[in-house]
Amino acid sequence: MASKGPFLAVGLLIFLATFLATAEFSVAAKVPSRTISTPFNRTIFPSSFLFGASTSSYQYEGAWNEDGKGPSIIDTFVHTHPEKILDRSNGDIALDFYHRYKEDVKLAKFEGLDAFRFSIAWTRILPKGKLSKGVNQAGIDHYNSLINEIVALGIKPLVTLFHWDVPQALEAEYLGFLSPKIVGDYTDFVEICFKHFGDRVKLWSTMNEPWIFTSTGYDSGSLAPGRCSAWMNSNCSAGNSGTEPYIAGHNILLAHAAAAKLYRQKYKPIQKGEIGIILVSHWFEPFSNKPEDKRASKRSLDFMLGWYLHPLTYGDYPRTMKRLVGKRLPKFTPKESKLVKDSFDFLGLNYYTSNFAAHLSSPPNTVNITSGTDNQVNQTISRNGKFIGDPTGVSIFYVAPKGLYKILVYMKKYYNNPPVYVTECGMGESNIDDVARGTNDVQRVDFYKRHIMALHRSFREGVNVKAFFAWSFFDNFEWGSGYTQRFGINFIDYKNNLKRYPKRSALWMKRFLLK
Ligand SMILES: N=C(Cc1ccccc1)N[C@@H]1O[C@H](CO[C@@H]2OC[C@@H](O)[C@H](O)[C@H]2O)[C@@H](O)[C@H](O)[C@H]1O
Repeated sequence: MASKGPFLAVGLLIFLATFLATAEFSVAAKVPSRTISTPFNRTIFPSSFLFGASTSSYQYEGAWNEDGKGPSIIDTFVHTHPEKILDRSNGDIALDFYHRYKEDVKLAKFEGLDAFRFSIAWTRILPKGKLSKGVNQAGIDHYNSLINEIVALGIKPLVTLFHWDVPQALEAEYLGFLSPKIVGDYTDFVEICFKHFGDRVKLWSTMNEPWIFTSTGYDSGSLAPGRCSAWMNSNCSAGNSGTEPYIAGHNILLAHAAAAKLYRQKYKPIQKGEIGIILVSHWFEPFSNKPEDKRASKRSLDFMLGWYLHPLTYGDYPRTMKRLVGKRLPKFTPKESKLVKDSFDFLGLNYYTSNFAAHLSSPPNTVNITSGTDNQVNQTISRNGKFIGDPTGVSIFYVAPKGLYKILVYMKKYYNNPPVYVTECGMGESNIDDVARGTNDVQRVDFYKRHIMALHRSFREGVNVKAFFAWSFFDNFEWGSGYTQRFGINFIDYKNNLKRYPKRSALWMKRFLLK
């Protein structure tokens, strides 16, 4: 499906020219901006600071079975469980980024992005997940072409090596991340990427959000591989919500560490890149000043951020997790602990929102056990009738920029101030189909202004933050919400050949990024 290149470009430019001309007035007139003494643009950050936008293979590419690509667990999941996706959609076509990436990265350049984050689909490179079952040259050719387009425009690629799309063949053979066998197959996959793309890719993330992958894939069963305990009544064929999230999480850490060791020993000396891992966490505000609620806030951070960041920094799980999860939490051998500790050059943080945290005095259910209640915290979006921030079109996300500042300062204080790339931050609207309405995303402009201000405050206070990536470059397949939620700074017209339109927020970003 070829894009309508020249006509689209001309149309786009006319549209943008009008928009840009009015953008200053309309944004100023409509967005409740704050009086800022110094100009609010990228110059308040060091020139080396990277601003970008993030994407992922399954949510963008489409071409789910083209050019030799093998099925991932997400392909299997959405085809067998359409009922688990709000609009019963899937990513078979998605945004057709697989065919339209050349135009799309040009739009990223037009909008002034320094960096572009995307993920490599494991099964485009190894269709059956294993090196021994064959390498797909067409997959290597595709990502070489994408990387070449990005680099030729002077944009830095940040490549995620795993954004939840486990090869179906490995799930079938040994249940994917539930088996330590995946460490070897994953390492073989990432080595192919380092070898073929590492001369141009200098920012690697081994994983995206292990916390979401384990909680949705193995606790609630709401996303692939869709495993959970029978009592969850989530139509899971198998699973154990009390143990499997921790087993999968443990193997993710081991696979990450093996990949980092390989890169640092064999490729980094020559390619001079950096390797990290991307975690997600909310900020958790104590529900009250009571000591037990302050402890509940810390426990919430332990169970969401510390689950992964504690082993990565100190070589073991947080004490609160070991105490509350007990025998269900895997143990690191001394060798594993050494491998995982300090196994990153940078940390990616995905931040969306904050919650209140209140201690739950009653211990969790000891019959129907789920990792989701092990922290013994009641996490809420409101306190005494007041929401933690402005509502958005996504019921679980409220606008809470101070939480971004607080979690960055928290990481500085408790995790040795690691180099941090904010690799996802954004808000969603729901059920918007109209181009005019969808591109007039005034709230998103305010969202980014306020979160970049919060980021800058953390930077001024010594947080080692190096980058900020919007989620997302385009509206896309938003997992369980399908295409009903829009997070893009650029609009996709799903009713008209997936036509792309910059939103007000993209044009604001373009002006903010002017050098
Ligand atoms: N899934 C998430 C968002 C999230 C974070 C913490 C707790 C719950 C949900 N993580 C990132 O957010 C992005 C936005 O995720 C949306 O968040 C709201 C949900 O209703 C929606 O289904 C989900 O796609 C995803 O598209 C990225 O692939 C993913 O890296």
